[in-house]
Amino acid sequence: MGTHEQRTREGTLMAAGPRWGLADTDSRLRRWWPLVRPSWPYLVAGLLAGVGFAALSGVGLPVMLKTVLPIFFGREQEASPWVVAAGRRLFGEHYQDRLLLLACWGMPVVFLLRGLCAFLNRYWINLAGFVFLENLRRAAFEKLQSLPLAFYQQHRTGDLTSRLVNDAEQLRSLILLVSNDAIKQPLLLVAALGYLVWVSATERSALFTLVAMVTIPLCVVPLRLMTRRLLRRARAVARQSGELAAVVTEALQSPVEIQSYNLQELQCRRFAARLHEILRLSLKTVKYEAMLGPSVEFIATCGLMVALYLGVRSGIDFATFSSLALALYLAYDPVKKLSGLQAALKSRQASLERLEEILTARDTMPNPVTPRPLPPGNAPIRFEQVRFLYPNRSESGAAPALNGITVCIEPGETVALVGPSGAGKSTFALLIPRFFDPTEGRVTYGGTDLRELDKRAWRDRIAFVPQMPMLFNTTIAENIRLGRPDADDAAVREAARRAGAAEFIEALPRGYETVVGEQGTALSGGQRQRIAIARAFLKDAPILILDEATSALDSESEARVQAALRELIRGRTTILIAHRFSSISLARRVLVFEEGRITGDGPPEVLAETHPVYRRLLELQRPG
Ligand SMILES: Nc1ncnc2c1ncn2[C@@H]1O[C@H](COP(=O)(O)OP(=O)(O)OP(=O)(O)O)[C@@H](O)[C@H]1O
Repeated sequence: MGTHEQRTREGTLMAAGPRWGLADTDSRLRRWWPLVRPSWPYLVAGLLAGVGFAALSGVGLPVMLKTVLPIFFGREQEASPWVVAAGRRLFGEHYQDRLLLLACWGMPVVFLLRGLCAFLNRYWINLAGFVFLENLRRAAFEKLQSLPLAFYQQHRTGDLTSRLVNDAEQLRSLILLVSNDAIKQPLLLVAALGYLVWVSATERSALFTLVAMVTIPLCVVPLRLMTRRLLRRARAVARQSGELAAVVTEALQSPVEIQSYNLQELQCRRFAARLHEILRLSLKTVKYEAMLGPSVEFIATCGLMVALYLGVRSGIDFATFSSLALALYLAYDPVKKLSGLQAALKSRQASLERLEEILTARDTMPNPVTPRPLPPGNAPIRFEQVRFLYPNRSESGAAPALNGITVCIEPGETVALVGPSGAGKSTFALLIPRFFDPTEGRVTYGGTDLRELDKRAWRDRIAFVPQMPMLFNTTIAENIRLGRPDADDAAVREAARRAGAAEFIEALPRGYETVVGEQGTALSGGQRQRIAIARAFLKDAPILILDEATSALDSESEARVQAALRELIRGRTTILIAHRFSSISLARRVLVFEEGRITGDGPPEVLAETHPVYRRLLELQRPG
């Protein structure tokens, strides 16, 4: 039964959306089943407890009232003969007092059981919801972790956060909704319809009952009309919630820019505009949801009135008519409730789709099925006719970021990348750890295309020091240890010493145990860089990519960072994106980039003589 119910629910979700055809049902089910499966036993147990509760309150109590209570008030003939006989057999002729005692004990027990069922029903169904939520969030997060950089560039952080937090929560609440009505209401509908059919077959009033029953499917008309609109609005609300989260994240991440440019009011206006849009769209969804009930009631009333007219004309008696009217009403009620459920499913389908977008996002740079082994020692890195266009620029007809790059970097060599802003230096560096794959051409290591290597193993060989190193909100020691998570304290300290960071770390009151604050805000720019360099020392990888900070450090910091770098690059293949010409002294070879091409390749002193763009850049940086 469980699987069937699941299928029905999935089926409802599937049938609801214009984008999903029946052919998708199976794949959607396959996709969601592993996430639902762990919570399934709790859901079934919760539903069974719900059935127990309904039986004890809907059947147990009335039965007790009708079959036992009359005995205590001298109306034995109205009580159940079965109970009377059992009482006599057990307690003799004057059984009433003993039975009263038993009933007075029994009622609290019934209530206790009923209460226990209510508790278990609520507890297990909520547990199912939370287990599902946990699995869903974990799966979405794991998927996000595995996706390439291009995915992150196409989605805003706040929007992704909102999907993981708000949309996942929406789906959890769906479980609670579905478990309340999805089983109870269809059962009620079947029971009421069964009764109607039975009476109409035995009472010769089939005509008017059937006419009234025909109106039940008509209730589906407003349902279909409204739910289609509802889904559109729900999608827009979910999208706007993502936008809202993005505005919040951006605002909270950049207080310095906002305050220095006095952008507070602009930010507040942007936030308020999003809030207002959400309010407008949410009201529309509420409007459609709220219109469903009255529409179904209206159709039901029309049906009942037709039934009344035909019934009276055919001479039906009052008692039969009222019982049929009650049964009809009972048949409409589940239709109304199920309509509400359908509406709730629709409004959550938007969340389902937004999470599905993450869960099914294609890894555009998958690991090879059978990776080629990495060459044992350090090997040359070769770019062969590499052309690269950022995926988000491919439609705009933009010029490629790299255009026909052919170059070889020998093992142990230090190469500085120089060129005007936007010339392609960072892009060149990003292709080496395979953050992106070339659009045309290939990048090889020791002759093997990077696409044929195991991504993890390849990245283990590279230490990357970005322009603005990210520090996590934990201790300095832990931040350095990211370079090699199994490193002991002594190795962490040694790395800090070689990076020229030990001195300032030890001067802090809590030393290596100092928590650096979100994004390392508790440290200066130069200190953050030296921690990132310590990380690279600890990783001790044969290939080093250094994206030098553009912001100028004070000369003491700069000298310390330079000294640390000089030590770090020794014996490694180093690609240095040089924003400050002082660092070029670290390199024996310079590649000059212009508009995605390499226009100069040679020792810095030769280029200073022969390459006009290089010479101009050099002069721009010279003091005075
Ligand atoms: N994530 C991105 N999405 C789309 N285009 C990008 C992206 N990053 C860079 N570009 C574009 O690619 C080109 C090369 O940029 P790149 O960052 O490689 O230049 P750069 O030489 O490192 O510049 P800078 O010295 O200013 O850092 C530029 O035209 C830039 O606008």
